[in-house]
Amino acid sequence: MTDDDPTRRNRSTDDTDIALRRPDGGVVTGQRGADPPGGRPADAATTNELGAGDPDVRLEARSLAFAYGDLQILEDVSVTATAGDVTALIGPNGTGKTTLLRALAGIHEPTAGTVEYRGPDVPRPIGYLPQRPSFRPGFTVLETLAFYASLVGEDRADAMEHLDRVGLGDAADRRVDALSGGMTRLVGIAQATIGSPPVVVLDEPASGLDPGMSPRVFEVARAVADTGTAVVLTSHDLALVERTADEVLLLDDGVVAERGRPASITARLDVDTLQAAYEASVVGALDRVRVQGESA
Ligand SMILES: Nc1ncnc2c1ncn2[C@@H]1O[C@H](COP(=O)(O)OP(=O)(O)OP(=O)(O)O)[C@@H](O)[C@H]1O
Repeated sequence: MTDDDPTRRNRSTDDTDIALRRPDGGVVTGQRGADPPGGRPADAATTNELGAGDPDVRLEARSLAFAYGDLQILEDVSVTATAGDVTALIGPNGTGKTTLLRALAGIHEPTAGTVEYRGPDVPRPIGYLPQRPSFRPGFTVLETLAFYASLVGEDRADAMEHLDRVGLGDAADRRVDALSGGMTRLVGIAQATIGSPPVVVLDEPASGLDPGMSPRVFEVARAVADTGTAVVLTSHDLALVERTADEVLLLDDGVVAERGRPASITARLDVDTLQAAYEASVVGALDRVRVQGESA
């Protein structure tokens, strides 16, 4: 493939501008750090609890519980994903964030509670980046994305746009089994947004990425949300979460310990940063992973 390949159209040299397709087919352009359209209500600390009649809610989980066999992981967790918002799940290792995301994405059947998709009827309602994305070996990055694109009526050029957006355009011809861990994650993020699903669920999208790409990935998440998509992600990078998220849920020991806008949480706890809010909220030692259940 050469640089004048038609699949490389719309390649941007300015990484502050991110052109994206909305779930309804229109195109918008986002900018580094831009506020969501229309801004946010002054006090939306409990937005996620008030989603019942909100037409912008795309995904609503009510009173979820989940257990792996006898091992209870989540208890009475409610979360809404709202169009235009980045909702971030934070919390200690092993507290159930991935489990919750998988329930939201329809991969895990909750043991109690409901998950309701309330978005438009589209071929791909929910895009999902797993914590450890992997792709079938033997194909190039572009071939892989083009395959996923073909499933939802998009073409190779669209696949290339998704790839360019995550900064991986130059790896289009690289085999997926010859990518670094970080590059594989970026392909996974591109894959999750194919078809412009109304809900995009990203499990640790910035994990393992270099200090230049981590903020970029959060900018992509912000830009995707600004198209009217409901983005739900997990991350341990609390500075990036604080900068990017509209709504934060702090999961601790399988229950929601804090929820609200980052500024609402820090104000409520009378601290300056989300990191400080985390340290004030998490019950138990911060330097040890609490392992739920019996060890094998
Ligand atoms: N397939 C499984 N079978 C049994 N237990 C599991 C399984 N998957 C995860 N767990 C357990 O469920 C708990 C929650 O795991 P989960 O991956 O959801 O946590 P997390 O908050 O995403 O952690 P991290 O931040 O480390 O990614 C952990 O105690 C984990 O050991």
